[in-house]
Amino acid sequence: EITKEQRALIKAILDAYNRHQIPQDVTKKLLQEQYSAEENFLLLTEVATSQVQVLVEFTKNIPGFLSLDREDQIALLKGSAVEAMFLRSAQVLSKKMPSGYTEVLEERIRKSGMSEEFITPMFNFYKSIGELHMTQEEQALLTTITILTPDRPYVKSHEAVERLQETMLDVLRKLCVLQHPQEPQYFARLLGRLTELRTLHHYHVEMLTSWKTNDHKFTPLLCEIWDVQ
Ligand SMILES: Cc1cccc(C)c1-c1noc(C(C)C)c1COc1ccc(-c2ccc3cc(C(=O)O)ncc3c2)cc1
Repeated sequence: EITKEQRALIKAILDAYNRHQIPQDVTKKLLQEQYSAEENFLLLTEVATSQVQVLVEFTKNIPGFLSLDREDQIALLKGSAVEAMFLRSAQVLSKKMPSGYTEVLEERIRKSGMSEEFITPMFNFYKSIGELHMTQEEQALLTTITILTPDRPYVKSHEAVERLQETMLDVLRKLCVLQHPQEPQYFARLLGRLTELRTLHHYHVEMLTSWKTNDHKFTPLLCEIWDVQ
């Protein structure tokens, strides 16, 4: 019962999701550079900066996004960047990559100067995402739904964003029924991850503060999107 328009929407979002990837030379560095808290932090900063650029390009390809009020487009990106990156890094960490890449990324995150109180919930989230075994379409749609959250700070046309998000929620609901027929609660479980993302978002604000206090530097793009310094 997925309509023709909804199939076209899924295809557009999946193509955009797959087309916009972090360049290999950036992610390869995660494997090569030596280990130290400073080096890990620098590498994660570089990957996060590249990830934000990829996220902006992906978001521009979400059907309907560019017809939203321009200031709302910025408000949605700033409000959702951390959550979209938790989702993206979760998808990477939950795949057992042949290159031993997952372990390396996990190690660098664990040893990048963030306190233990953030590490535990973060890796619990990564585990809970891994257990869902999401398809590519589900990952792309869940990221889209996170970006189109109407109650981010400074969003003016709440209804316009809500209408767009509801379109995506309707598609994801149908897709979950189709792709996980034996798990009627699967869609509800996916939405439950969005609640967990909000909690991680709050932790992240504290992580940034503690990194700042220890005089860690961020790139101009991260400072802009995360309102740092
Ligand atoms: C530490 C942390 C955890 C979760 C979210 C954030 C923002 C932070 C976080 N909070 O601060 C920071 C930096 C600034 C220290 C971070 C680091 O964020 C990230 C963001 C993305 C990725 C990442 C890694 C590998 C990828 C491979 C591929 C691919 O192979 O296709 N694609 C995308 C990838 C993205 C890693 C860390």
